[in-house]
Amino acid sequence: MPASLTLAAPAKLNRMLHVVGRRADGYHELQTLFQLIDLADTLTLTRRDDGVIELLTPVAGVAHADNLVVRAAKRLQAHTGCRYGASIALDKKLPMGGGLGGGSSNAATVLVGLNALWSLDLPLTTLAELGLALGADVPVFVHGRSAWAEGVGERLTPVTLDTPWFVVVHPGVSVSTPAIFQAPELTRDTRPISMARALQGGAPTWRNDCEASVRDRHPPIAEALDWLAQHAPSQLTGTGACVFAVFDTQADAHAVADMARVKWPSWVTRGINTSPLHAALGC
Ligand SMILES: C[C@](O)(CO)[C@H](O)COP(=O)(O)OP(=O)(O)OC[C@H]1O[C@@H](n2ccc(N)nc2=O)[C@H](O)[C@@H]1O
Ligand SMILES: Nc1ncnc2c1ncn2[C@@H]1O[C@H](COP(=O)(O)OP(=O)(O)OP(=O)(O)O)[C@@H](O)[C@H]1O
Repeated sequence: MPASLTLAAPAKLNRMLHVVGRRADGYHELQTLFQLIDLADTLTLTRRDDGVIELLTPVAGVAHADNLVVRAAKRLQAHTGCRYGASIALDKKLPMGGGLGGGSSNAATVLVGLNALWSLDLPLTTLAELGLALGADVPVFVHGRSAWAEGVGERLTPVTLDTPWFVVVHPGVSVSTPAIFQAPELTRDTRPISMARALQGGAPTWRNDCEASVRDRHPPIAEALDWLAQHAPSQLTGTGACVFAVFDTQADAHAVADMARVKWPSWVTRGINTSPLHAALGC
């Protein structure tokens, strides 16, 4: 194993998201389809012999100790008693708090990458368990497959989804995930459905139960959803802020993204079924 690895941390879209219950600890039971996309941050992990975990590229507004990159590395170190440390450089492309799972994916790439760099040989299931404490979206990125998810997002079944082109638009506001999950009007009683039924219904039946609350509280997100819907059915990812729509061709997606970009940061990206992180490490 080389002493340094440069690895991707891809984003996700929630193609559908149902809130099917609330647990005693306040967390919500979800049913969601996570699709990985080819939009990604890049992390360079370099092994150190002194045990120190250092993030070389601070993220504005996030203290060093709070950064999910640092927390993931320290958690892995504490769990294994490993004496190595790491210097980590993060090239951030994914918008923060956008519903694209950027922070969670960064944490997953650190767990999977350091597992290799430190020759720990932990199975992905153990890394996913360690990651779950850092965020509900970490396990799907640790496993590196588009997936049907239940529980808080940790009970995963890999799926092969179509891989269309997406336009992703950031409406320029930030959404508090806890505030949306605490919203009194949020519906929490969608009847659970089987994965087979969700997949059979396909995109025309997919919706996000958080959308109504997010629209009410964040008019710029409602505006972006309505603007995008003029071109193709639009949806919210996670609890936002980003919204997305599906296009058959790259050219159609670029045409709409070019128009969107006049007003909002926008990306064209393609769905993928396996993470480039796992392809790079052969796991
Ligand atoms: C909504 C999703 O984006 C779907 O992919 C994710 O489940 C959110 O994942 P995340 O941003 O990693 O969220 P976490 O950091 O785990 O949780 C933030 C807060 O959202 C609420 N929360 C989150 C996930 C969940 N299933 N139920 C919840 O009630 C909790 O108040 C929690 O304290
Ligand atoms: N490395 C990191 N990258 C991004 N955010 C981080 C990181 N470390 C800590 N955070 C904190 O986590 C918060 C959520 O970040 P993230 O980009 O994962 O949100 P998100 O895309 O909405 O994720 P999700 O879809 O999981 O809700 C940020 O607002 C930031 O305060």
